[in-house]
Amino acid sequence: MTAKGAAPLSPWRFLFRHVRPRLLGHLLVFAAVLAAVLCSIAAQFGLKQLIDLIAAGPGGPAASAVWRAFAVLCLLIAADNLLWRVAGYAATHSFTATAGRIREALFAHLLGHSPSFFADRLPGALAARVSATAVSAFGTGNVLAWGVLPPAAAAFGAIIVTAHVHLGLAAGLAGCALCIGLVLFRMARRTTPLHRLHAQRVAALDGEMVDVVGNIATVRAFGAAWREQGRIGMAVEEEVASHRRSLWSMEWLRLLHAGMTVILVAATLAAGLWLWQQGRASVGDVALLATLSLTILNATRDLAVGLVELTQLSARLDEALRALLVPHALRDRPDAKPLRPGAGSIRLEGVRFAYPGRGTVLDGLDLVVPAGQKLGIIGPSGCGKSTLLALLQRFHEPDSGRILIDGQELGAVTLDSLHHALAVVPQDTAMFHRSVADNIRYGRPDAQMAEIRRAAAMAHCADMIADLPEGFDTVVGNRGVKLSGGQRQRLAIARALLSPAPVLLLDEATSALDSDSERAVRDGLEELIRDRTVIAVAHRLSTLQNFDRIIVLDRGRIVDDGTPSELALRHGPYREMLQQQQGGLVPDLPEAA
Ligand SMILES: Nc1ncnc2c1ncn2[C@@H]1O[C@H](COP(=O)(O)OP(=O)(O)OP(=O)(O)O)[C@@H](O)[C@H]1O
Repeated sequence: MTAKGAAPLSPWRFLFRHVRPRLLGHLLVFAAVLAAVLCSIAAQFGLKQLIDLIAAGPGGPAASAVWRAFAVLCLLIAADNLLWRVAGYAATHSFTATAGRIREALFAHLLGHSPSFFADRLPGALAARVSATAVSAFGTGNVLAWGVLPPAAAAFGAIIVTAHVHLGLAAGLAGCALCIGLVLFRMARRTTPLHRLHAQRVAALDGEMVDVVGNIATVRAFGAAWREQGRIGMAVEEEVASHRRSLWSMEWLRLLHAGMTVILVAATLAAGLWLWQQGRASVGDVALLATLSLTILNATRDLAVGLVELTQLSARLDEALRALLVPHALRDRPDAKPLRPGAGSIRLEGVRFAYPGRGTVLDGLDLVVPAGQKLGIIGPSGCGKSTLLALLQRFHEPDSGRILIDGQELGAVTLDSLHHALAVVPQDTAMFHRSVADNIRYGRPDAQMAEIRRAAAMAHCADMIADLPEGFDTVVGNRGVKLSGGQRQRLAIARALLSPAPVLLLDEATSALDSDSERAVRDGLEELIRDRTVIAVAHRLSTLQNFDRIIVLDRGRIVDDGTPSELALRHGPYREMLQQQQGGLVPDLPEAA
């Protein structure tokens, strides 16, 4: 993979890095192809020898010489065919393994990105690019092995054999082939931006389609299928236009090449006939020149096609790598150490944060949460509550100030160890397209089924799971679409219950529950928060009624701080929210003197 933080790799260096672990397998492919092509050229020479022996007539050379030449020719043809199969077998192993390795490595790199990377990009386009890179890498190996090396070797071998007939003719052919190759290669390179543009359009189109399919309920709800079709239609038109331009550039190159090779072959044949007229070439030599010039014709044509394909693949790889191998914005510092497990105290010192290009969200926040404290955060929408939870998970880095868990600064510990210390019930409790049991087990992969059942019971989802067609084995659908929002939240609570993390972050963990379900889940939550440090964002104050402390955030600052009963007894945002949510149940305060 890229050195984290380094500039994106060139496609060729990237490929070589992933080929290296299977270098022998790849070399075997290329060596077998090379040997097969040389056998095929040698077979043409063997045929010339046989023709010359036969042309001398039955009374000429000994019959044994003819049969010997015949046997050599047969051996060369057999070796040629066998070597292709050896190359094919080696390629099936090496090329597929390398493509798989690349897919895995890119996916691993993708998972290392911070959430802000994904916020700016379409997931479908990213997945499409991972696949496009693996497919392009596989294609590059194939084109090199079957499309570039054989014609290059064939042209080279044919020129060497031609030298046996006439040195000057061979030198002329070599010069012409080199010129053709160089001209075509330079022209092919100039078409790179066209292929890259096409790759970008394909990825963007894939991303758009996945985005629409992922939001199909909204599309239907607004009767917007035709509108989306129109949008995709326009994107398809752009993709088709860029594809056409990319293919056209190849066709022009092929046309140019066709003209050059026809002239080249005609000239070689004419030279052969002239040499024969002068008595300086045998019948076999003329036959050899005919087949060799055809070999060169086919070889330079195949080479041109192969080189252009290679240019296309390299452009596609380049485009995908530029999009994927963006250095990770958040990564472990070189001196990062695993978080030393503690009781889970949290401290924020002068934390200031703004999203890029946006106004300040947290404005010099100071906060100390002793281990085991249950802290609720409330405040108006957009005041920075979820952002605070995101900073605690180190999804973003504060612009200034520091955050410490158990006395250790977040930036100084490894991300993995930090995330093991945190259990999270997020606002958006999307599930994986896996079974209910697997979704709960995500909190602790080694959890036994009995523990999963217990967690489900504590989160009050056992009955709901029992009602599902296959119980714990029911697959919950894309992002958990087959469950209600409340059911998903209960599963998310069960998942967090399994995690042994000392710090629990709850982001509106009960927002999707109706009052009855919330009451039912509250027992589960009580269990969940026991013996842990808890920071919970909630709009519904009933969730926080048993908490030790509540802070009120407004415009990135703490504007009130106290126990729920203290806050209920003084004028302020908490009391206002309480009055809104509980109406007449909140007693009036005595008028201030
Ligand atoms: N990824 C992001 N990029 C840019 N701005 C963001 C991003 N996420 C949130 N914001 C902005 O930061 C501000 C704080 O958002 P945040 O989600 O923390 O608010 P909140 O208090 O949790 O709101 P709510 O109660 O509605 O969930 C908002 O103005 C929001 O538009």
